Amino acid sequence: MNTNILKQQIELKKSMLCVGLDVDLEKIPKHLLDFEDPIFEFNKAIIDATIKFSVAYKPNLAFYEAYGLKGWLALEKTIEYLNKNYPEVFTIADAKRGDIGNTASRYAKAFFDDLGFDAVTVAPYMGKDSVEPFLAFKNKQTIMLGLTSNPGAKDFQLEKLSDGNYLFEKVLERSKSWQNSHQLMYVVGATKPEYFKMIRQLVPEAFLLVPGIGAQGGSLEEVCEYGMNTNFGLLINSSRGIIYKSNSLDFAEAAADEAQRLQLVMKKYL
Ligand SMILES: O=c1ccn([C@@H]2O[C@H](COP(=O)(O)O)[C@@H](O)[C@H]2O)c(=O)[nH]1
Repeated sequence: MNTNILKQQIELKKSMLCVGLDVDLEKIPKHLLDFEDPIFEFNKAIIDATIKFSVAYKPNLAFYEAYGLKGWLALEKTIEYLNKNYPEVFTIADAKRGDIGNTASRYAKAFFDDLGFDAVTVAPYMGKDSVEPFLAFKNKQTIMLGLTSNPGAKDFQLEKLSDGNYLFEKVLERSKSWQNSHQLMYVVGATKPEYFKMIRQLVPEAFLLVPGIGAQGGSLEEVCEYGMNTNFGLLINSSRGIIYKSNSLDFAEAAADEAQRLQLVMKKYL
């Protein structure tokens, strides 16, 4: 999918919400464990309940890989379900891949061609040749880690270089010269709102995927205030805050209520 459809969806739904599908069998309602594929049943119910308020879904691969083959099959069924029933929705494989070019091109094929995701997250530490194989796929987006939401972001990303810039600034700046860089988006944590202005100067046109509201304590209002651009420019993720709002029979309804609450805040800025 190109970003035009995403922009139309944001305008239509008055939402920049991305629902994170980070499924943990210990946290989902117990009655779902009786199904043959509880992960998929959970995802399907969450997707159907939140679709009115959300423009994107982001399964984090760790939560599927942790269950081996069963987890991978549930991931396949989830992306198939999204692509078949809601083709207008933007899908992100949060895989944070990064490897030599030859290997990176296999990752890109797996997520874009075989699974059919619209976007995949990548770690830029191995440089240009580890990211460009993803960018070679037309109509697909590559979401590069920019300034992450976790405390450890300060260990490398916020290291000051001799020219006075932060390492993450250099990474973002450099990435703009890569082939098909117009297909790049960037991960920026909601927990670091003070850097949004700087990031917007570096990548004014790009979409930012912003995790860190809800469970990690970032402010949705601050993200909207400082992170938007003239094309909206934001996908704001919440995973645990939505999908585990309730772990009883009403879990999907509770997720929808929380998604709507977030959407109503976003609507004020759209
Ligand atoms: O900087 C980053 C990059 C990725 N994530 C991922 O986003 C979600 C956040 O989940 P919450 O439950 O809403 O906290 C999760 O999949 C992370 O791995 C991030 O949090 N920060």
